[in-house]
Amino acid sequence: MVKVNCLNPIAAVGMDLFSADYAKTENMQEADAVLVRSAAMHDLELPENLKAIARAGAGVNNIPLDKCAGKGIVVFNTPGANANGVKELAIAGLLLASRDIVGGINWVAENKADENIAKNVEKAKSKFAGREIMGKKLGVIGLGAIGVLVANAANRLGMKVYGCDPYISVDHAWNLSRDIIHVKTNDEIYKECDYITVHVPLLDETKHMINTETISKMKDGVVILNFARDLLVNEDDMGEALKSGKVARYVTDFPNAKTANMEGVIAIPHLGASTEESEDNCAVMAVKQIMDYIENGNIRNSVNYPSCNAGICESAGRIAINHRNIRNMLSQFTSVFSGENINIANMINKSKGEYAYSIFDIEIPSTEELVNKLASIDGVLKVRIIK
Ligand SMILES: NC(=O)C1=CN([C@@H]2O[C@H](COP(=O)(O)OP(=O)(O)OC[C@H]3O[C@@H](n4cnc5c(N)ncnc54)[C@H](O)[C@@H]3O)[C@@H](O)[C@H]2O)C=CC1
Ligand SMILES: O=C(O)C(=O)COP(=O)(O)O
Repeated sequence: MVKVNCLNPIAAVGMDLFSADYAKTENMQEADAVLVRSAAMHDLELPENLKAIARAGAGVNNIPLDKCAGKGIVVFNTPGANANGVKELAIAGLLLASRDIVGGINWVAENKADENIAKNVEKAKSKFAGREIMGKKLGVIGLGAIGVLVANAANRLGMKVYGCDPYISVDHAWNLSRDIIHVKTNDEIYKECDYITVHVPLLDETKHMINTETISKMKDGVVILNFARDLLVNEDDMGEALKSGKVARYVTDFPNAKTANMEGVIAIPHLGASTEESEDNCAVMAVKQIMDYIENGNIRNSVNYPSCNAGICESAGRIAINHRNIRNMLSQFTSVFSGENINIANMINKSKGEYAYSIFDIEIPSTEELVNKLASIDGVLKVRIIK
């Protein structure tokens, strides 16, 4: 029985895909696989038996990727599965920052007992007047699954859109409207744009990328939107910029103790991916990836191990090995098989950074003895009998 632990609630449409060979456990310490959304995993003890973690979502900064890789635990995410949900909220953010919709709604709530509210609305409304986004310049930093959708949608709403992503993938470039002005540096976005929206992962290089220095390069009265992660923005610097009026509004899906208390901040409680559709898409993708890994050893959309697809095993046995990407690993593996007089029918070896993964299809069913011999090789992190 394969034991699955959910650290966050995962949509039923995904969980229902698990066959009778899988059982849910409340105890992570006995899990073969973990499903997670935003729960922080950095301080959790990772059980020896754990084989895979699937993040039903995009951002993986809540998971200790390297520690997992070092223990032979493959971490998956679900690229693009919640991108439309975030895009729609980011467009809402553009509008919320441009028209005082929140102020206006609050005014109605405060005056709901007023019998003359219908008449008084017409007097009060001038306080909540705003501006339109059509014709304004939007800068999109990070043209991945979400950034591309935001750029294209804003373009269709009549904005002049600039995009920057030094590492843009070919697929995302194909999906980007030809109207988007592709700039090579964020500085061009800072200089030109009335609205700036950030859609990059939180990494050492992107942490605090919005700070006093970068804000100083922006237009006076710029609107900044952050639907990615709070730490992309230095909140003390943002506080100063909001006070001085350099930044007119900061829209964030990641309020923290500081930004939640700042004037000029429009804070949303991390709702980007909280839609029925995104939750379903993420759950289905995460569960399918876990099942393919557990049942066939295949890796799709991992963030710490290479992609590897050996299909369904058609020979008598299959062994999967998570190992370090160092010299002589393959020759040591093949000599274990040849020492046992076992023919290798098929093999795949892939690497990603410091880690590698190999699948061997062999002409006898795999044995514990083989596993032990392979596991004793220096640099091997996990060995698994698939068949
Ligand atoms: N508010 C919410 O509920 C959600 C937030 N997110 C956040 O949004 C982020 C982006 O999500 P996706 O678009 O799905 O990921 P993605 O991986 O498809 O796109 C990220 C893009 O950022 C680019 N990038 C990386 N470093 C960069 C840099 N220094 N400058 C410019 N571009 C850079 C990459 O090349 C990639 O194209 C996630 O990492 C996550 O933190 C994602 C989903 C939901
Ligand atoms: O996918 C992401 O990166 C998100 O931020 C969504 O987080 P959630 O699954 O809503 O906790």
